[in-house]
Amino acid sequence: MIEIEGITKRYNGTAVVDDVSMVIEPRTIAVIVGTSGSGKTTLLRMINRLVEPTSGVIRLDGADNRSLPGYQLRRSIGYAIQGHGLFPHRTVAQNIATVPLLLGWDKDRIKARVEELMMLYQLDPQAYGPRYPHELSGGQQQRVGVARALAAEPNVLLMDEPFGALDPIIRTKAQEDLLAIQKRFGTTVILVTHDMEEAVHMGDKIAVMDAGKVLQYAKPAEILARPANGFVETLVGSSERPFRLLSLGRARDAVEPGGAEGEAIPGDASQRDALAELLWTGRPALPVKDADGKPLGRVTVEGLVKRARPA
Ligand SMILES: Nc1ncnc2c1ncn2[C@@H]1O[C@H](COP(=O)(O)OP(=O)(O)OP(=O)(O)O)[C@@H](O)[C@H]1O
Repeated sequence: MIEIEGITKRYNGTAVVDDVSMVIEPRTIAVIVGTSGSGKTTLLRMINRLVEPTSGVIRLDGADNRSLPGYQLRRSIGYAIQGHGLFPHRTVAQNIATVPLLLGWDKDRIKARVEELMMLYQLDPQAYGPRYPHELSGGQQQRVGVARALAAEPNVLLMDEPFGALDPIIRTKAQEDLLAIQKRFGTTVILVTHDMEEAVHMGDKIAVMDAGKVLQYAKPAEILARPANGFVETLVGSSERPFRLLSLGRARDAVEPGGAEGEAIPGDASQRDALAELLWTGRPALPVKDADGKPLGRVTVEGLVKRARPA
């Protein structure tokens, strides 16, 4: 668990992070979203003490993050940034091995871990391990950056716009990979982005920042349905809110009794995709089936539109 309590950072008398308090539950993803200059990166970097706060406390599993020297603290916290920050003169394998080496892991353990992570990220260790970062595509470099951040099995992973430079298709894949890996290792992730779509997709909770303050810290559905003020509402994009709300729900949770004509949509599809399918094909209802092809009922335009309306 990460407890941020009354944290403030001032530069030349100006608070760029202003009395922020929030709790991040273990094994969840908290997304910090906000406009440029709102203090997201500064807040993130106070967790691993790349930035020292002016006042306030941050506790990791109950321990003040100042109870260790900064460099030691940072070995226990993964950190992945936009542009990946890979060491250009070290191979992919050496990059991933950085923190385990600093921690004094023995050679075999490091080799096994590097190979495990490369396999996980679909990079053949034989082919890619000896390469240098400039010999990889942007998407591959990004995966190596995250693999390096995860190498020493940290409980906490800090990510600063890690998908910012990726094209939309690779970006979606990178997001899915992160969700899968976060589930598998039970990592607590704090992710900074300025992309609300990404925040809604990835976050168990979202913190919306403006001018150093956290204006709202809540589950995505809550932020979409009940933005705390006009700023949050604008950031969420009022015209897209209904669709974002629907993208959070699964078709199986919107089924109504009865059947419908035509090809069925899987229960795991998002309600947004179900509505899009209905509108594109001009049908009033779609059958829904589970993974085994068993019919679950149907979704209707009317039913989905009702769900898109905030309570
Ligand atoms: N070392 C520093 N000295 C002085 N001011 C700084 C320093 N670091 C950051 N700032 C200022 O603090 C404010 C918040 O910066 P921060 O990088 O945290 O914002 P951000 O929300 O991450 O922005 P972006 O999305 O553009 O990266 C900005 O106005 C920035 O200019």
